[in-house]
Amino acid sequence: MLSLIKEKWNDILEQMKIENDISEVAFTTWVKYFRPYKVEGNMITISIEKENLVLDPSWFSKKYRMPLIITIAEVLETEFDVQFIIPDLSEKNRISEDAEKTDSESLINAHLNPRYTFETFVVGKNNDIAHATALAVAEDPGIYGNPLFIYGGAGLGKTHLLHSIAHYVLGKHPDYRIIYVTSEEFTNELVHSIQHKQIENFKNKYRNIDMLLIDDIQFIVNKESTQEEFFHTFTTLYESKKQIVISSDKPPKDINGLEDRLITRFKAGLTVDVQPPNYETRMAILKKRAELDNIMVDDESLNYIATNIKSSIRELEGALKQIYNFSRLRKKTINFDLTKEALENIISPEEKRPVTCELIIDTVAEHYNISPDDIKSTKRNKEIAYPRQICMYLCRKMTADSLQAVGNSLGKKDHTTIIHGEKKISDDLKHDENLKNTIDILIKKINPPT
Ligand SMILES: Nc1ncnc2c1ncn2[C@@H]1O[C@H](COP(=O)(O)OP(=O)(O)OP(=O)(O)O)[C@@H](O)[C@H]1O
Repeated sequence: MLSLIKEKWNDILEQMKIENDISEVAFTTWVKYFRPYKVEGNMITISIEKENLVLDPSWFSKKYRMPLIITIAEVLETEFDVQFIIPDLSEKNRISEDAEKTDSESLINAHLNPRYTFETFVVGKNNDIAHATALAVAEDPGIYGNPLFIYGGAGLGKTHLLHSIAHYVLGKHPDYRIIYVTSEEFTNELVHSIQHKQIENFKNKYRNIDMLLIDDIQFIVNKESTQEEFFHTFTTLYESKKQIVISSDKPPKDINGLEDRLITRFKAGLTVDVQPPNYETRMAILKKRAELDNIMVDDESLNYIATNIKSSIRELEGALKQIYNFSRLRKKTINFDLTKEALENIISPEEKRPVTCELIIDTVAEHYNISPDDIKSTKRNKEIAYPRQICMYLCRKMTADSLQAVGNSLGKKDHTTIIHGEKKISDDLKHDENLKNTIDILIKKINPPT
């Protein structure tokens, strides 16, 4: 039986693709790697023979089991069930989780979330430029723009875009050696390799690849050895025209504690941002998520979530999971009443977060990687004095507080200091495009758009 299945296998995959409208990207990224491995009774075991990628068989099962069962029945006129296995997965996992990572290549291409692809990424005004640029970079790695720097607030899709680029490139070039890593993991690995005298392995691993995607670069601030090593990794890859993609919560120039030579190099490529989504995009994201997870949910409930959760897509998805879980436990279908009850602790619709000087100070401090106490202090160095003046400007613009009240919030500053700070930023805004951009971002962080 196995040989018959093998003989018909390409027809089966092609037919499944057509009947189920499977996109070319999904087909070349995943489906073409499906191979019939063995047949026992009516169970066909399918091995996903894609090198160097750690994936979850249950994801494939959810997405492709039914279409395959139906197509196999159509082509072979016999009913089979199917299950997926990933060869060597256990071996790879064991190595990657092993504290003694001696095989430095074992992590190549690991950690990619199969759900984070361009196909599942919903495009709206908030992220269209980031999406189009990421796709163009994935089409022409190392050529279109290098490095690509993606920044934006928490849970707005940066990691999703990084993984999408990797999947897309691997779909076209399965032999490419791609590393996706967070800057924290990069740091930990570096420390580990120094401790275990394996620094050469570390260098070889990161400098002999086709593409490096490094997430949340802001975590390497003030870590000198990591920055030093990253700089050399960056330069080696860049000079051999290998694509580097970086994500961060803020634009390069705002990352305090990052060496100038890195900032300059980041700025030399393409920089794009992801913003919080507007209502329509939030609805589209929720609908897509519900469809992918097979959750039946009415529009009124989706509208309730999209109207009340605005700043993070992760939170939008969390709300959907919460109502799904609630409906399963209660054994009820999802409707508006159930949704409201399920989200009682997450959403309090009447309360819009009030904009206060404290909130502004916290947000600005977080943005510049300094502490709120620094802002309220009398320190005069530029890294602190300038964000403090931004606070003065924003407190005057976004709250109704008097000069004296703003001064008090900022550590008992005199009202003339506040007037001076506000004016300085207003004047700078007239000619400084970067500052304008930063102020826009801060305003959105403080008061996410509806
Ligand atoms: N445009 C989008 N379309 C569909 N899903 C999205 C989109 N943007 C984000 N998501 C989803 O929202 C969740 C959070 O996204 P992601 O982890 O990429 O955010 P992030 O910007 O990297 O956050 P952080 O800065 O906290 O790491 C993920 O499940 C992701 O799939």
